[in-house]
Amino acid sequence: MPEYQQTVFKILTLNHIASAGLECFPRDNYQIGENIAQPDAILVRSHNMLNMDVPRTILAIGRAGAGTNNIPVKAMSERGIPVFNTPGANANAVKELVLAGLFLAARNLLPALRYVETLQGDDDTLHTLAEREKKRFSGIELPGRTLGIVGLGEIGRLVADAALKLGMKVVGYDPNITVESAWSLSSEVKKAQSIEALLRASDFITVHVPLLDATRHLINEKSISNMKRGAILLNFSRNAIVDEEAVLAGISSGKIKSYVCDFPSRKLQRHESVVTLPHLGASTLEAEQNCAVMVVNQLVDFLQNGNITNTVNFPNTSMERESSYRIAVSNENVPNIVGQISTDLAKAGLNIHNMVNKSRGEMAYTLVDVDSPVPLQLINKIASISGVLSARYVPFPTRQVN
Ligand SMILES: NC(=O)c1ccc[n+]([C@@H]2O[C@H](COP(=O)([O-])OP(=O)(O)OC[C@H]3O[C@@H](n4cnc5c(N)ncnc54)[C@H](O)[C@@H]3O)[C@@H](O)[C@H]2O)c1
Ligand SMILES: O=C(O)CC[C@@H](O)C(=O)O
Repeated sequence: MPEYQQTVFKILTLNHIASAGLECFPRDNYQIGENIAQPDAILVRSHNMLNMDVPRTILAIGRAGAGTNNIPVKAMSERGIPVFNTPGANANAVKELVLAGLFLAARNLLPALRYVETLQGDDDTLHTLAEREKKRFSGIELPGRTLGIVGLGEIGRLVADAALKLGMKVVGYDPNITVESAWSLSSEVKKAQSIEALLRASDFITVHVPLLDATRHLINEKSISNMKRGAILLNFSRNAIVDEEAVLAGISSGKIKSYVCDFPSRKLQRHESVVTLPHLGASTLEAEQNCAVMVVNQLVDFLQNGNITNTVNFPNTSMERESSYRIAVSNENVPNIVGQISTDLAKAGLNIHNMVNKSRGEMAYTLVDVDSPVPLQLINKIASISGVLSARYVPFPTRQVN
């Protein structure tokens, strides 16, 4: 019979994670810190993990946020490691900053502020100069203007709703919109048949898509040529979604009036028609707490029960705990893996109590509850099945010690 003992899970943090989230780890079973060796899981925000030697010991990565382009997701999938994120947990924070961006751009607030900061002299002089020069910063109002939203996910749909409430017309483009997003969208949001159609129709354009190969430089020289003259572009997604050189050329030619984004660069910094913020979209007390709490709860449920909720590479898979003896298997989505697992369990004389198998693209995930303890050799045997990426024993409430 294998030995079990109460053990701790070790969590390596690569960024500051809100304490409201860290407090969700059951105190006695978790060791958390930025210098943890041989971690069981990693918690991260924007830290770039792409060139990191990710420890072989980890079972999961938790991203307290939406974007996972800073994480080597493909390499983790090949190791059978789920990458969790927190859909929607910071969407309101981003929406509010996008609204701020719309107002900043529509009313030329940054150039106006910069101008006031240059003024010298007494109060009368400042007053005279302000009144004389304010025509340079005259803006436009939002009602009746068209906002084009590229990407109608968690953030895009909140932005759509808020813009409609401000009296704007909204046109959206999202070829992969989820059923849930589609249901939640107001019927007043007009569907663009293509990104070009959206760009042609919009006075303001805001992008809310993940950074993927397919979305890199989605806004480029060619797409900018479709914009209305004097369009205002907002990017609170990722810098590489917009071709910065093309935007600067668009500003020079007058095609783009101004660019508001969350990603500073040398070329954008101090440009009179550009507003750059220091990646502030998710930086609110509420969003940081929401993301941390959500990701920690998901990680705990995975580490202790093998359940998967909200990853970018695995299917959501959960099963009520009716047995103390659970096996969690990550595998390639190919035929006969479940058959081989069942055969191995039967040969070992283990009765299956309950089982779930889900797939998503090339990945699949299986939870099997059995009626009696599982020997470590059997876990190793399952792990060696061709197509199995990882196999883990998840007994409750303890876990096996090798
Ligand atoms: N600035 C910040 O601090 C901040 C905060 C949160 C998220 N983000 C960024 O915003 C992105 C979106 O966040 P979200 O929570 O709305 O994600 P989400 O996954 O809920 O929504 C993304 C949407 O983009 C759509 N999409 C994908 N490719 C597209 C394409 N080529 N054209 C049009 N639509 C496309 C998807 O179908 C999906 O509906 C994140 O991936 C992240 O990069 C930035
Ligand atoms: O953690 C952050 O501050 C940024 C998060 C944001 O870019 C996201 O993708 O959720």
